[in-house]
Order: sequence, then structure tokens, then C-alpha cells
Amino acid sequence: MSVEGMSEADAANELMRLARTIAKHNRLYHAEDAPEIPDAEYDALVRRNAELEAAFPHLIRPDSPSALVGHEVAASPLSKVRHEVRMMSLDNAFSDEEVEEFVARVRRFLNLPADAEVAMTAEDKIDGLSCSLRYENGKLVRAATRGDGQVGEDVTANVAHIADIPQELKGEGLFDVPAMFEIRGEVYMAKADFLSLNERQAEAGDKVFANPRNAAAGSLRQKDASVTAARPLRFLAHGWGAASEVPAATQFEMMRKIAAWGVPVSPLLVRCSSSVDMIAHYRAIQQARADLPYDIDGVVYKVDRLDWQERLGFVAKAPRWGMAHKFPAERAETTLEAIDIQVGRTGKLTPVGRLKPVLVGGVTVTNVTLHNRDEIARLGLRVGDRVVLQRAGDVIPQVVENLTRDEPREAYHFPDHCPECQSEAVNEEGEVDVRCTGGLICPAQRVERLKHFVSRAALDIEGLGEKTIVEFFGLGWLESPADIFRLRKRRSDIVGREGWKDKSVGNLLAAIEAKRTPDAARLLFGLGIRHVGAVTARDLLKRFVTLPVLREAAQKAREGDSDAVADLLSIDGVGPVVVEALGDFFHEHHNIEVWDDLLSEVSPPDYVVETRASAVAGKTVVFTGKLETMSRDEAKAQAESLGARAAGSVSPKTDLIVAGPGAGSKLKKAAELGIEVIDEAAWAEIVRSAG
Ligand SMILES: NC(=O)c1ccc[n+]([C@@H]2O[C@H](COP(=O)([O-])OP(=O)(O)OC[C@H]3O[C@@H](n4cnc5c(N)ncnc54)[C@H](O)[C@@H]3O)[C@@H](O)[C@H]2O)c1
Ligand SMILES: [Zn+2]
Repeated sequence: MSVEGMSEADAANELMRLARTIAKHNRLYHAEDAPEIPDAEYDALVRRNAELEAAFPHLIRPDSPSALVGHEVAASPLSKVRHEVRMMSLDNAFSDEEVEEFVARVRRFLNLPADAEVAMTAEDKIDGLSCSLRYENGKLVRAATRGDGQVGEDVTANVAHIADIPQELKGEGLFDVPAMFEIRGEVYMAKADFLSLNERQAEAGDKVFANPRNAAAGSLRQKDASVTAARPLRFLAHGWGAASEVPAATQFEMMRKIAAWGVPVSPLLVRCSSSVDMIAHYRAIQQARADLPYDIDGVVYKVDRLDWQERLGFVAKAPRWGMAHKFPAERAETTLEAIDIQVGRTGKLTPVGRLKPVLVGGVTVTNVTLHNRDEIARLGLRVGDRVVLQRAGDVIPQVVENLTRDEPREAYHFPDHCPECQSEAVNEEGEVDVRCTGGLICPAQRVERLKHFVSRAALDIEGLGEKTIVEFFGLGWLESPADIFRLRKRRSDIVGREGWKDKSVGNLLAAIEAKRTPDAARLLFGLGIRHVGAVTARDLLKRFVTLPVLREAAQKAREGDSDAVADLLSIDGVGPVVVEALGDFFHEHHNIEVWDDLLSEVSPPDYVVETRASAVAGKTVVFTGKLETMSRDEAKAQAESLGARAAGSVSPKTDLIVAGPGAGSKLKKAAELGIEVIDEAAWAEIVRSAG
């Protein structure tokens, strides 16, 4: 949705969702070293948040992600270190224009004439994790990670084994090392070291890291420093924090000093006199990128003069004097070693390319989807071809080019039978996809349907992942979704299996029990009816409220009842294709069996429209006193999104009062009128439970 013309309630809602989503990805990325989405996608969320905040400044949340650096280290087993000078993040630029705008902004801030030279340093932005090294009288006394910028983790023992980090700085006499100086830089892992570490990890059956950054972070942040010692970590300095003295007038000079003290700095660090220079250096580094021994994700510019840096200061979580110019999606070349066919839930045959492992955009890629028969033909792909891969704003890498398509070799023959059940595989008219016609006899389709049923967007049963589904399916314990709810009868069988303990089985069964009253829309989506996605499922239930009513409408529509058809089509986003798919589904005898069986195990409550799915729907709420975690506007927007009305004063019509400290006279009145009063935390709980 475009930000213009957005209502406050929608904006507040989206900001709330973004704050949650971004916080989750920050935790996964920074605290757990296990990101779930690619950086470009994360960056897009952050941008969207910034856009909304710019348009609705009064809705900026106290927990706004734009003011947060990294992730707090509360749960870390390492001891905590409070940074004397905060460790910051960097703002991003993605285009040349944004770089020019950055320089112009610096000039405006410093009130310099438009043609004044603003020298900047430019260097590669290494993809590792920030580390602050505190030297007192030239000796390393403390090393700390960034954490949330204010409090990081103590990794002094861990860095002791990193050769790039000297225990003592060089150069008394010749160079003056200040009494106290914190060198800041990046702990990273070289690409080659990362690949061989992963090989060793895989052989030993240990965790394989997604990319060098995660490997570096996971290796450094170890309670047992001997683990770190065995990992090939490196360090490059790119700045400094607290210092008793800064013995230079420019960034560039100071970095030279740090290098002279014996701490490595980037060999690609240069000083630029204009944005033209900066962008030229960016291009040069981009060219060199693939050949660098380590992963980089952009170039960092910093205002060279330190007195100017000081005047420019900081905004929110980043310095005004610095900028990261990010690279676009990365490409890499590799060999297509095999083409496997996977059979999906609907019988679709998807070709998957098995690749010689290659790093693209910081992630090792070994598989790539080739989509369908036409895509293979378009690229002229055959086993053995050299291909170009790209990872753009997407986790999913793509083959974008076949470098050896002109070599005279036989074309790939797309299978005309299902590799799982040997049924004929056909493609319906006008469709690109080839499908297995085996339907219910095809084990691949059956197991995929079960996986879909428990997936995140569907029932989302914790602890019941794809592996477990495959395991139980293989044992014949799971034929259809209803069987999941009968697993409790197999408790002792499961406990007897390898990898299962009494406790984990207990957790699994409890998670299953918790879904006996599932959300009706998720349940509908989970059944995997063609063309009924998560959104359509919700829209359908908003109109029909319960599954039996929906089923009746679908069946009537199939029998040609024009009222039922019109009723279905009146739903936004539901067209003839969906109506037909629903009708077909509820016409099939087996589907009805599966359905009835499932509904004998679970009872989804009536579906209530989102804005009213809260304890306060239709009620009048008054906020009073000082609210601590949100603004008054945000509180009102929340109330509206929950279907409540926010009023300014207490009256007999008031249903609920949310009171912060200093609520005073309104509370007295509430007591007189016998109105329920809750505190902010209880309100937050209502908001949370309304989802
Ligand atoms: N995929 C995800 O789920 C996810 C989640 C959170 C963050 N991220 C990614 O992490 C990044 C945001 O994290 P961030 O706050 O650490 O910001 P950042 O990595 O974009 O930039 C700031 C950091 O860059 C590092 N850096 C490297 N070279 C530098 C140099 N030459 N000079 C100065 N600093 C240099 C420093 O450690 C500094 O803290 C983004 O790239 C984002 O896409 C991804
Ligand atoms: Zn099949």
C-alpha cells in the first residue's frame, strides 16, 4: 500500500507489525547468527518502516526499529560490557544519487558553499561483526561485541587467538599510543576458510553456517574460548571508540596510525575529494569484489575531517558523517551437476538443479529451482552446463544465464512419468506445469500435503517439522491431517524411536493439542485447496464465518445455485477460478472424508473479522494518565484497529479505562461509575492477544 492516503490506523498497525517483524529478524541475525531472510529483504522492511515514520512522525513507536542497533545481549552466556562510546550502525545508500545526496547533506549541515570540497574516505564494507578493542597503555584489556550498541558481550578471551589482533600495540617512542584507545573494526572469516570450516563441520555432523558473517559471529561469541581458537578468524580495523586522545586531524591519518600500531586496516582505504571520486572507487571495489579473499557487501564513506565529524554527530543509530553504499545482488558462476525432479503437493513436477557449491551474495548455494520444463528449455540447460547464478532481493537464487548452451550436447529430456509413483505426468492445456496424475496414490503428493498442513502459515504446529512428517508418514502413522491429532495414541511408539525423548514427545503432543481449536482460516488454507491461499482463506471466512457454512455455499455453487455463486463472487479477491476450485474440492468424495475426519478431531471457533477479534471490540475506551510505552495517538490507533472507540473523557458510555501514572480525576469518576480500569501492560496484552 502506498504511504500517501493511508489512514492513521493502518499506518499504526503496519508500524506495529514492522517493529515486531524487524525485531524478530534482528534477533535471528544478530543474536542467533541464523537469519531467515536475505539482507535485501530485511533492508526493504527497514525502508518501509522509515517511509511510514517520515509520513506519520507522531506514530513513531518507542520501540521503533529505526532507533535500534543490532540486538540486546540479555540471553548471552558471555558477560556484558557497557560501551563508553556507543557502537553505531550505518545508514545505507543504494544508488549514485543517494551518495551525491549524502555529500550535499553534509555540506548543508556544515553550512558550506555548494562547491566546497568535502573529502571523504572510502573503503570496503566487510561482512563480519563489529568488535571494539580497548587498549590501555598499549595493552589489550578488553574486547567486546556491539550487542545493542550500548551493551555488548565480553570476548576478550576469544580474541586472544586472533593473530590480527595484537595483545600489545607497537610503536612507543616513534608513534604515540594514547593512554587509552578503543580500536573498532570487523571480525570476519575469509571465504576460503569459511568453505573449509563448513566442510569440516558437515563431516563432523556439526552445524553448517549460512555465510561467512554467521560463521564469524558464531565462532567469536563462544562461551568456551577454545572453540574460537580453532576457528580461522581475522580482523580489520575501520574506526575507533572511546579514546583518551585522538592523535590525528583526519579519518585517513588516524587509520594510518592504527595500521602503524600493528592492527590491519583495509588495503582498499582511500581518500576521495568528491562524490565522483567516491563512486569511481565504489566501482573499482565492486570490480575487485569477487577476487577479494573476504566477503564484502558495499563501500563505506566517512567525512575525513574529524572536527567536521564531531559537528555532524549522530542521528538515531548512525553517524551523520558516514554512509554505507551497498552493492546490488551478486552473481556467480558454477556447474549444473544434476537435475532432480521434486513432486509437490498438487502433483507439480519441479526440476531442481544440483550445483557445484558456490558462494553467491554471502550464501553457499548448492540447489537452485529451475521452475518448470519451459524454463529449462529457455535456458537450454543440460547436466554439465556452466551457469550464472544470481541472488537478488530474494533468498532464492536464480539461474540467469547458461554459458555453455552452444556446446553440441543432447537436450535435457523432461520426464513424462512421476519419479515417485510412475503415474503419467502431463501438462494441462495452457499450463506450463507438468503434473503427476497419480493423485492420492502418489506418496510424494500425500506427504507434501501433510507438510503444508503443519506449515507456518497453516496450522503451525511447533516441533512438527517436515522431517518429522516424513518420518511418521514413512511409518504409516500419518495418512491424512486428522491422524496428526491421533498421534497421542502412539506416544510410547514415538518415545521408542531414535532422536525422541519423553520430554520432546510430550512437547510435540502438547503443541498438537494446542491446535485443537485452530484458527478456521489457517485450517482452510492448510487443506491446500487449489487457488485458496492464506489471504483468500481469510476473506472466505470473513464472509462465511464457519467452515460448514462455507462448504455448503461451495457445494451449492457447484450445483449451479446462482445465489451461492453470486455470494462467493461478491467477496473481494474471489473469482470464478476460486469458486470452481472450491466446488471441485467439496465434490470429491475423498476430500469430504478427509474433511469430516479432520473436523471430528478439531473444532475451530467461529471466525470473527479481524478488527473485532479482540476483547474490546465495540467498546469505548479512554486513555488517561502518562502512557509509558506508546504515544496517546498510537494508543488510539490501536484501539481503533481492535474495533474499539477511543474517547477523550469518561462518561457512563465508557467501557474501559487504560490508566497510566497520574491519572487523577478520571479514575475517581471511573470508580463512581463502576468502570473497569486496567494499566498499560494489561492493555498491551489485549493488543497482543488480538494478534
Ligand atoms: N537478513 C536478516 O534477517 C537481517 C537482519 C538484521 C540485519 N541484517 C543486515 O545487517 C545489516 C544491518 O546491520 P548493522 O546494523 O550491523 O549495519 P550494517 O552492517 O549495514 O553497517 C554497520 C556495520 O558495518 C560494519 N562495517 C564493516 N565495514 C565497515 C567500515 N569500513 N566502516 C565502518 N563500519 C563497517 C560495522 O560493524 C558496522 O557496525 C544490513 O546489511 C542488514 O541487511 C539482516
Ligand atoms: Zn506421483
